[in-house]
Amino acid sequence: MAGFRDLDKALFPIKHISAVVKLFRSQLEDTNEPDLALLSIVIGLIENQLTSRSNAGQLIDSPETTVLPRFELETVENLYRKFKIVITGSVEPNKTKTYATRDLVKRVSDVIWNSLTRSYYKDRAHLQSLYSYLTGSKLDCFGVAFAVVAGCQVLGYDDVHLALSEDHAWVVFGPHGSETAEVTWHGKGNEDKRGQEIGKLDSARSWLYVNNKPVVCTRQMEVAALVSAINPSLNASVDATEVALLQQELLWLLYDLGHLKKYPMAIGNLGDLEEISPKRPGIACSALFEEAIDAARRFYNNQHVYPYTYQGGYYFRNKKYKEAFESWANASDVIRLYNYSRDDEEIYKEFLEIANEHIPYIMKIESSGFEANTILKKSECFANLLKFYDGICQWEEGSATPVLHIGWAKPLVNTISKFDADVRAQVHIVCDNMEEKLSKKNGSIFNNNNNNNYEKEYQATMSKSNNKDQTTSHFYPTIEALTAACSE
Ligand SMILES: CC1(C)CN=C(N2CCN(c3ncnc4sc(CC(F)F)cc34)CC2)S1
Repeated sequence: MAGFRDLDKALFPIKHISAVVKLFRSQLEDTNEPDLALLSIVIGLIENQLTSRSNAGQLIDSPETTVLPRFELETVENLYRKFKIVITGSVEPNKTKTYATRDLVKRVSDVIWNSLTRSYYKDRAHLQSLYSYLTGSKLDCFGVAFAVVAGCQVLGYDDVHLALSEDHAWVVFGPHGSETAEVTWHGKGNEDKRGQEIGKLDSARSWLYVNNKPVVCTRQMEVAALVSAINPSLNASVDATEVALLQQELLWLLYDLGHLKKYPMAIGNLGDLEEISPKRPGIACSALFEEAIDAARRFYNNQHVYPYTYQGGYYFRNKKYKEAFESWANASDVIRLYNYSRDDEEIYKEFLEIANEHIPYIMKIESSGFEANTILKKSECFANLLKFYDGICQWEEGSATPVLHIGWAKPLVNTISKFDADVRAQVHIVCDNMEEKLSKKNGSIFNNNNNNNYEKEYQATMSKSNNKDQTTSHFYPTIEALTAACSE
């Protein structure tokens, strides 16, 4: 471990953001073991000082001139020493340079776990760093996992690394990171599974464990995780701009050093910051969202949803609704391969917001009649909408927990009925697997004879809304049938 070297101490007292970037750069470039405890304490100290008192409104223009309150070397050294004592006081260091064992990982997790405050609001902001742990004995779910990895680094186990899904964190260890272990809790009211292997149970098919395609971090990617976890929120609606600027500068440092190449969510975080306040003329935030998607496709077999919702959210905010529909259809194309489980609430809420807030909002705007180039005339928008809904239906299929309910069907029917019949007729649905899947479930809602009552019902629904008699040359699942089939 690089440790807290004299050249790092020389940067103190820290008065500017640029000094923090220099500290991170020297830790990242000079050694292959950047000191996770040191960097987490420094970042946590800055974040907590700048978001705890009313600091809003300070003029922020550049890393060099933005004045930070002085951060004294002594404060950091005392906390750093305290962490070392907490860890080495309870677990013997790895003198023989061997691989960590499950027992060792569990013991480090127990040290952190048993030293946390008995009960506190776990979802509060600013509970992710070792500063929070050492000064307030509070950590969030991610913070516990990070602290365990930092603790194992202090003990000299360089094989223990952070593994990240889109809503959970655990550790890998042993030869080639072949072993996995839970070290923290997940969600509310769930018994923690600390010490157990990952994804052996039914959770194997849940989005929470991303089909065993987590981001397995190097030490430098663990630094990227702590930087991504920086939370600039002063309160629900205001950010401390100097904290956001510091996070953006550090993410660019990590990006330039190549440490974000396999970390889609960190690239997405940088894209969100760049949309608000671009710092790099050559790289548009839209290019960053595409890069995150490419990384998820290349390194994680396209099993991650968030890269598409980062991109969809960007298009939505910038009124590029046709493109947003495509991103959201791609997100749905990922989730359909999973089985919905009770641990997947976060992504459920994401899809619910898209289906029942964002899409209805877009429909309202687009059907206000003032949109010359309305998406209601574009068949590929209709196609992507169907793909979006179909993915959610397939997500539900085979799951123990239902996804859809009437609250989904109303906005869904309302949305689809806004497209003109001639636009809908241009969409060719190839029911390669859907037909037999659906017919397997509850009698075919597709059949090739024309007395298909679903078909008549569908036509009736559609013709009522469009007052045009149309002859469709294709069969569609009626929305009720689709919803019924999905809610099996
Ligand atoms: C498109 C979105 C709704 C925007 N922000 C999103 N985030 C997803 C989660 N975020 C993350 N960003 C970097 N790394 C990680 S690791 C992790 C799981 C946790 F348990 F460790 C979450 C996460 C950042 C914010 S997804």
